[in-house]
Amino acid sequence: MVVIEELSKQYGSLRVLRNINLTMETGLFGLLGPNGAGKTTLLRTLCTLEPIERGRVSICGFDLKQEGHAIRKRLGYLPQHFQVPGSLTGEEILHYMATLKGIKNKQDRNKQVARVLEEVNLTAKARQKVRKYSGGMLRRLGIAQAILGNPSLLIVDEPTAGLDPTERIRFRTLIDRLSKDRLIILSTHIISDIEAGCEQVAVLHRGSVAFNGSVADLRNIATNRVWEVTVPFTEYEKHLRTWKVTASRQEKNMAVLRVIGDKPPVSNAKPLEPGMEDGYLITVKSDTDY
Ligand SMILES: Nc1ncnc2c1ncn2[C@@H]1O[C@H](COP(=O)(O)OP(=O)(O)OP(=O)(O)O)[C@@H](O)[C@H]1O
Repeated sequence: MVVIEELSKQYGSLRVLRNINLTMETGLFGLLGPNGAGKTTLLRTLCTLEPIERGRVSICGFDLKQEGHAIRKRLGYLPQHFQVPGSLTGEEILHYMATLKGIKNKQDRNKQVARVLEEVNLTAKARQKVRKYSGGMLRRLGIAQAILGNPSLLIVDEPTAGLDPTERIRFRTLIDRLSKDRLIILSTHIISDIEAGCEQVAVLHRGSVAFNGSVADLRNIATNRVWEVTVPFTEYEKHLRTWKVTASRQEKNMAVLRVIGDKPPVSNAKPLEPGMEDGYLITVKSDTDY
């Protein structure tokens, strides 16, 4: 559905995307990467909001450079910072967005707005002013506007940042459901959002694709590289400086550390089952990371 070939972009002298090659099929595609890795730039490029400098992108068989209009008709986008006027109701915003999307027939628009409100479970709050919405409701309204017109590609940029766990799970369930018959590209920093339902994951690091594969593949990168080490609490700070510690807890006067390393950091280190986060951290590691 989406084929990206040798895509590169720079802002001035800063190379933000470097020879990106990715193929995405129907389902949920997770995009991970540290701050500044280039995720938003990549997503904005797919949405035709950034010009293509080098490389080629095709979406639903259309060329992004030549046929942007055809692509926009098949695309829904929830930007990282979704902002709408608080004095309008959710329903008014959706009518406005539907008009912008070219749904001109009023009956058709009413039907579509009612359908998307239902889909994101906001029907009961449709006539409430948006300034009274919680963060989670606002994000669901963002999804509602993105699925107007039933797009086959939905692009969602860090939708769960700042949501409480209940709202996050609700949002995740919604995304899961919507991904059954379309491609959703989900960019996030929250590993569990991706672990839950993504068929495919890519990790962007400094503008390049550092990993592209399944959730299990990403987890497997950390096989035999995750250890549990128990040290006296007084030595905790010292080990933080020398080992790649990704988690720690205190037990009485001891510190129990989760450590990533190709070899056990001490002879009695206990091997641990790797998680996706371990695989991710190894993928984006640098001397200063963890
Ligand atoms: N319009 C712009 N002009 C100049 N530099 C930009 C512009 N937009 C982004 N950048 C820079 O490009 C790099 C990639 O930014 P981008 O927002 O794509 O990263 P990201 O992976 O989405 O980061 P985050 O996770 O923090 O949102 C950053 O160094 C950023 O400062």
